[in-house]
Amino acid sequence: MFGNKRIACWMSEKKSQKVKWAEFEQVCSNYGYELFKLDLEKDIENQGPFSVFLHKLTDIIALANQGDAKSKNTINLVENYISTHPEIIVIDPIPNVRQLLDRYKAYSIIHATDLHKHGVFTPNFCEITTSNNQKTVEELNAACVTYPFICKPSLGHGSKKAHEMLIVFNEGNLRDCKPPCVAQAFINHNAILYKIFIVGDQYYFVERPSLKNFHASDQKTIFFDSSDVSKADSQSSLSVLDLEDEQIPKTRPDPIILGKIACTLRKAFKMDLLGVDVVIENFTGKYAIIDVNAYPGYDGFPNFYHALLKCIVDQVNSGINTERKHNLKVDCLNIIKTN
Ligand SMILES: Nc1ncnc2c1ncn2[C@@H]1O[C@H](COP(=O)(O)OP(=O)(O)OP(=O)(O)O)[C@@H](O)[C@H]1O
Ligand SMILES: O=P(O)(O)O[C@H]1[C@H](O)[C@@H](O)[C@H](OP(=O)(O)O)[C@@H](OP(=O)(O)O)[C@H]1O
Ligand SMILES: [Mg+2]
Repeated sequence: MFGNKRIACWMSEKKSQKVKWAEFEQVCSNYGYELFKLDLEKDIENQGPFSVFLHKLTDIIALANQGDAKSKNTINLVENYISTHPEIIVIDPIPNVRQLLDRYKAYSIIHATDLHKHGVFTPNFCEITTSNNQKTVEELNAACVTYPFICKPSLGHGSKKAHEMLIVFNEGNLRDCKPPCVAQAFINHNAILYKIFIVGDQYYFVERPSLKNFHASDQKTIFFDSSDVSKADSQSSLSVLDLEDEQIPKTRPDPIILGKIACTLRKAFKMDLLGVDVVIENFTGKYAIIDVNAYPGYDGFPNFYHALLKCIVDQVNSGINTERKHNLKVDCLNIIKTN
């Protein structure tokens, strides 16, 4: 019935549980595609042919990078299969996803774009690779990372540990940082974050809770789990503004700037499924990109499965390889309109 219009999908059990499979299958079918879950425990060839491979393999790639033999084998099998079937559209290409597993690499890619022309920046950042505090002080100074800073594990995705963070307020507590990690200057933004969700040439943004304002002081390091802070229903005590900060005027995000960020980062990372976390700095009104995620949750994205299928069909119809496609794309993405 579908010929080779088949979409193979793989994601972790955790993510799979959040998918509305019946609805997703129906939307695929409306576009003339059959959707099936690829079983990576079984021979891939026997489950083919398929024309599209949609995946979130971040957990497995992260485990493979840490030396886990089973995960290494799985990724090898997937990569070999893809290389012997170059006609398959992979969303997103594995080498491109890999870049996002390393926060330092991801921030460096953002920093190298021309977004600064639009009042957009990545907060100053550097890697912390040693427990030698003197060396760390030098690295922080060289990169102009001031206090307080957020210390994030270098691994950006794919394990619970990737989301264990700290806010460091002074040099005296540098020992709390456990390398390998990235120090990123803390940007005061009145506890409001914007998540830009990108699906091919479409994007949408939602407002989320975030961390309150902090200032350099002699206070102890704050340890937190990032997954408790900026989900739609998060109610972290770290998000409650100090009384004096409640008066700071709220800046409305400019959809044109958010669109410019979406378009630029889609090209820079050469990926179709991206989440970008942005905060607007108090008083300067500048936009700080603090995090980029592969295949995010899309919580709040209207008609996500339709957008995804449109993205898939666009890729299939473009008839040229993914690498070139992102360079050829027009200069802006389309914001998803709600009624
Ligand atoms: N440089 C920063 N300045 C101010 N607040 C920040 C900064 N970086 C992160 N935060 C806050 O910390 C939270 C977690 O940071 P980040 O998004 O980097 O973590 P994460 O583990 O990659 O999260 P996720 O993958 O769920 O998006 C953000 O949602 C934001 O509230
Ligand atoms: O959609 P937002 O609110 O941005 O949140 C996503 C995070 O940004 C991702 O980092 C999560 O994936 P990982 O757990 O693989 O890092 C991702 O987990 P998911 O794969 O379970 O959706 C989401 O929690
Ligand atoms: Mg984030």
